[in-house]
Amino acid sequence: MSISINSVSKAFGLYPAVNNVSLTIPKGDFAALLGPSGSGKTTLLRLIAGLENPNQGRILFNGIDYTDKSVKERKVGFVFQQYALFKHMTIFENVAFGLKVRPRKSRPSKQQIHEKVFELLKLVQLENTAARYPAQLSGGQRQRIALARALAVEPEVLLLDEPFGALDAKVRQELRLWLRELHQKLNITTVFVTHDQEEALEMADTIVVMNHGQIEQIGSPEKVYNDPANSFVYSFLGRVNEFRGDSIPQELRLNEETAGYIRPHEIVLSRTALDTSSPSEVIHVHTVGSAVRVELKRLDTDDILEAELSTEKYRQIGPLIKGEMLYADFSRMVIFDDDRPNQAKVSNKIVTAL
Ligand SMILES: Nc1ncnc2c1ncn2[C@@H]1O[C@H](COP(=O)(O)OP(=O)(O)OP(=O)(O)O)[C@@H](O)[C@H]1O
Repeated sequence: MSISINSVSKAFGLYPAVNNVSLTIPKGDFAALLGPSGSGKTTLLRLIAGLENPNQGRILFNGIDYTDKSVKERKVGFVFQQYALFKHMTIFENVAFGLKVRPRKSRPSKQQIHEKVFELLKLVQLENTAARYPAQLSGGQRQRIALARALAVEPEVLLLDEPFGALDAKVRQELRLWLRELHQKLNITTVFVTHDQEEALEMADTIVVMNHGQIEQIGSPEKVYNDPANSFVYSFLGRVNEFRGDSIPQELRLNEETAGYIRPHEIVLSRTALDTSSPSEVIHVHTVGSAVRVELKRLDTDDILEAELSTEKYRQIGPLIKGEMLYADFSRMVIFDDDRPNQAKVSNKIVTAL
């Protein structure tokens, strides 16, 4: 099912948790709602599920208005942290739950439920856990069962709120790949909430970047990362160095408030000075996986900044030690015109390089 959200707002008291949001998620899409804590992601997901009613706006599934329809009528499956597995039920009973509570007319037979549950347990690769209780599973296994339970009712929309939030990094990584593959297999329109940009970039077809109850940008991972609509999106999607005042080349400066941004891997370090480079002192060097992060102090402005080199590049230039002098080139610094004060927000990057 496609989902259309038209000018939807939801306030709690006077606080607008979701503020005039419009968004279309095509059928079969895998969309991430990404934003900092309190940006309205969960509220938007709950509005789609029918767990909250909007104060304003309409929510359509396949072009049909579902705004006033109940959760049950929406054919959504959800995995929300507060709806954890039922502790006192076996895994089989947990997955069967949604089918067993159906009204008698539409309830499958015992045999059909049995077959369906085992089909789902096979899908989530946990067939041998049917007789166990949730406490006897790992966190990652529990999340897979929660997903099987959500899928049991054959939803046309799947909603996931930080599905891997409480898991350790390695399990998270495995489940991301697994869920991505599962989505490819089932092709159910899926919306998931995350505050982890890496998770969104890695998994989603479409990323919806939210801030203060509003959408800052909608686009593919490639689009939002490489062509961010504004400084918020740029800063939120990855590590960034921010400069102000004299640290920004004169020709880029719109006014006193202008901020310049550059990602650590876009800073070019060399041992010889270029016209556009600034002398910088190495403060700290550490390796992170296949990259080397170098903390530097710009000697012309005293800014502390972070550069990132591939291990190959580091081998060419390094080894670097604390106190050493290098030249850092900031030609790829960007500024955004939404940083101009007292101006309506516009979503255009206006300068990309010196
Ligand atoms: N039931 C509620 N009553 C009052 N305020 C609420 C309620 N639910 C959410 N809010 C407020 O609405 C805002 C948005 O909350 P929401 O949970 O949607 O954000 P979020 O982006 O999902 O954040 P997080 O990543 O921390 O879960 C927050 O300021 C929150 O305090």
